[in-house]
Amino acid sequence: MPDAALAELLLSRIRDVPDYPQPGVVFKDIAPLLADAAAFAALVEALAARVAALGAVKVVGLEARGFVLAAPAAHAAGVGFVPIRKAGKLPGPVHSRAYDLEYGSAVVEVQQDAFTPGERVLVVDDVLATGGTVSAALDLLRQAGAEPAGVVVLMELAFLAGRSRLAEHLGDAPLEALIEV
Ligand SMILES: O=P(O)(O)OC[C@H]1O[C@H](OP(=O)(O)OP(=O)(O)O)[C@H](O)[C@@H]1O
Ligand SMILES: Nc1ncnc2[nH]cnc12
Repeated sequence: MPDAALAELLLSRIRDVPDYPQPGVVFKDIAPLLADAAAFAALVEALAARVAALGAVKVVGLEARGFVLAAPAAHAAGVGFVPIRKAGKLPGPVHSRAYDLEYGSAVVEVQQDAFTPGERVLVVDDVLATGGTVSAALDLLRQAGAEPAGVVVLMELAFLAGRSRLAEHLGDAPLEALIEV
């Protein structure tokens, strides 16, 4: 499916929820997209294609909505999946990083043995807002020895300028958004 047609299909299945989870935030609800088999399949196919194109050998998903996209994309691309989770959810030695996002702050973690040294990994998430979450993820996966092959998000909220905040964390890795608003 051409990029523009895919973007139109995906955008048509994302619902704006004003003042959620706090006043002033317009929440991008992907539940209708996930519930639509054809739209979800097209999304997973597009993400899986980026795995091969960017030479990634694993897909990293960001809890929780990132998991819903990253795990099927990894499976479709025939590569492994690694979770980055909110603090306290992963057993064994972990690397941790605190960060701020559009409507709060959190700590994320990855298991220290998640990657072999230099392994190229693709980071997948649903929404890029301020960029805090993906910045923390990139720092974490480098700390764990992986090499970011790229970041792909379903939707970039360009007015929040996450892309510029991310630049120093990305290095040479590309940031791609299937939809930009
Ligand atoms: O660019 P940022 O400002 O960092 O915001 C983007 C992040 O915010 C949401 O995650 P959230 O922490 O709400 O978690 P969820 O997926 O568990 O709902 C979203 O899924 C992204 O990961
Ligand atoms: N406006 C928003 N909608 C959905 N997820 C988000 N994560 C951060 N900001 C968001």
